[in-house]
Amino acid sequence: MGAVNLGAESGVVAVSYRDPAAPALFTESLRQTGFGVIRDHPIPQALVEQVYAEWLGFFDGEAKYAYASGPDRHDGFFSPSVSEIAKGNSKRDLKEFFHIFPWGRYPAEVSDAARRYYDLASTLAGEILSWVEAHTPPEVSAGFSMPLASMIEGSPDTLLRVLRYPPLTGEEEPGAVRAAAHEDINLLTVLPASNERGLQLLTKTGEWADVPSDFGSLVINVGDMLQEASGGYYKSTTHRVVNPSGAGARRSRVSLPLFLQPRPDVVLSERYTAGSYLDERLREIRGK
Ligand SMILES: O=C(O)CCC(=O)C(=O)O
Ligand SMILES: [Fe+2]
Repeated sequence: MGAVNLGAESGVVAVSYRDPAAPALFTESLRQTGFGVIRDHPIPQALVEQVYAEWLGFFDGEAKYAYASGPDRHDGFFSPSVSEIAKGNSKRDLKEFFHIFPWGRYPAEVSDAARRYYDLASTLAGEILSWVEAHTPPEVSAGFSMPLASMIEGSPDTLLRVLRYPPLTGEEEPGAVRAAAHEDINLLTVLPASNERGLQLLTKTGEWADVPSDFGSLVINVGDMLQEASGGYYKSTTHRVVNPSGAGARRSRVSLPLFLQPRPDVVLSERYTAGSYLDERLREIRGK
């Protein structure tokens, strides 16, 4: 892992959804840094903020425990005590979250806003995958078993994770962080800028840099499955969420990554289908 240099530039480019050059500029940013940022996109910010506010209330209450996930139950609520241990890490992340699948449980205590967000973000994700495909060299895209956007159509595995990082109490285990360095497993991740800072990526030169996340923009990053399907042309980029200091430490951070997972039967490469790839990776990261 690289030296911690918080002054490093991420190199991530923010594009306006309305710019005709957006598909090309965005895809170049993904290729160079593993991340891209989209402004002026069609997902209403009011909807994102409604989800943040309602779910903060949900996480603050007790009702969440009725939706507990289990070893063979990947929808529902994951408390901090069963939270993920990033691959190669020893401490649990300081976070709790709820996994929303199209087929899964959904709390009665919140409105359908997160479901509406899921649908809007999935539709936009299909468009973003088409941007990426259109700007991928033909010798690379020739290896895709089908158009990237088709891989996620109707997928039961695309997952919206509503994440809450609680305020820090000072009682945390030494070395535990909000989200330890990791890569995402899926094709792409679509993430509205959080209400609080903290998201960082590891640059090609091995330095940590803040991901530009102006409130209202969408952050998109490459996951392992796109790396696998593109034969390494796109790189799944390591990222993390650092602990805040000062006043920020007393505030919760909410975030809403949509992990675009192909249908399980989709062929990713000669070695893997999306299903076999996901199984292998989940075995590595499930809380031990
Ligand atoms: O909360 C964030 O900003 C990022 C979360 C993340 O990287 C993840 O859940 O995989
Ligand atoms: Fe991630």
